[in-house]
Amino acid sequence: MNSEQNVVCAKTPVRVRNPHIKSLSVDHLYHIALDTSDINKLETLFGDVKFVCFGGSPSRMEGFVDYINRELGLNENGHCPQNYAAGTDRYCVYKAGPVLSVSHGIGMPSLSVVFNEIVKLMHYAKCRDVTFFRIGTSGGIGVEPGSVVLTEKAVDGEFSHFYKMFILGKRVERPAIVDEDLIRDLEACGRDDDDFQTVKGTTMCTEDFYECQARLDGAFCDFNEEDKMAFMQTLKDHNICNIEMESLGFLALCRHAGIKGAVACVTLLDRLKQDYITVDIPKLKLWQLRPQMLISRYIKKKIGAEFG
Ligand SMILES: O=P(O)(O)O[C@H]1O[C@H](CO)[C@@H](O)[C@H]1O
Ligand SMILES: O=c1cc[nH]c(=O)[nH]1
Repeated sequence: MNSEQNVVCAKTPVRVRNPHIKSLSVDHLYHIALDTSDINKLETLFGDVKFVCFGGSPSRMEGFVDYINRELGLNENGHCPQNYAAGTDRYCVYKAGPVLSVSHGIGMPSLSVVFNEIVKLMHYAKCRDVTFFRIGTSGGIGVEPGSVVLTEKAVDGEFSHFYKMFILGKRVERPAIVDEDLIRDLEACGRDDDDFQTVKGTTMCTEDFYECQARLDGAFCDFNEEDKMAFMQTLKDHNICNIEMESLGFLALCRHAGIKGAVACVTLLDRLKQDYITVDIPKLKLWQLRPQMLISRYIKKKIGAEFG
């Protein structure tokens, strides 16, 4: 089956597109410190998961699980959330009712590793109708800092919407296709009385935070302010609203796995005006909550409508 034939269907169990998996006596999900030696336990612990929310930083994803617990009226005793991946310091995995909160680190290689293991976890736990979200931060292009951008198209540094990998010495390209219905539903979770705007737009996904994002303040830079601003204009010409480092791989992997997925990122600065992130920590924490709020509203609506 090629990737174009891999139609996303919300009513199917989470599949693993690997025939070799069946022959493993125990599958070690090495980077999240879980394994299949007691597969029933995985089903008991994770079988009810419907939403997996990924974000770069472990502490943000720990904060998110607290937030979603409060929003869903769970964990009223205020217990510390359990990190199911505590056996490793690579990633964290927390759970609040039907929501898994997972850190992915920085960049597509880091995201891809935990994505593989979470898809397998969902498969072994016999989860169904699962939706994945990336809840992140980004640099805006001509967008008011603190805005939330819903990615309606993800492109790489050459404006291609294909996520490229090298497998057995060959270049493999997988398209990042956005689920338009999901984006529309998320957009509808924005409210008139929100103190921030939610916009849809194209996201540029880069391999690096500094040179690849046209920053003049990295350790390396072979271009000047004029070159940078010419590139920023090119980004505007391509309707790019924000830049981050995982959306392309995330959406392509969702598509390849047959899982509905969307990316919502807050913008921390306007790259037309500055390179350095100057927002103070309390404000950063508030802004980081904004995409979480949208996703939480979506989850609550869905739980009410479909799973309630
Ligand atoms: O805030 P997160 O989710 O980590 O996302 C963004 O922030 C990191 C760079 O600072 C990159 O991972 C980028 O994609
Ligand atoms: O400018 C930014 C801000 C957050 N994350 C990025 O990748 N770039």
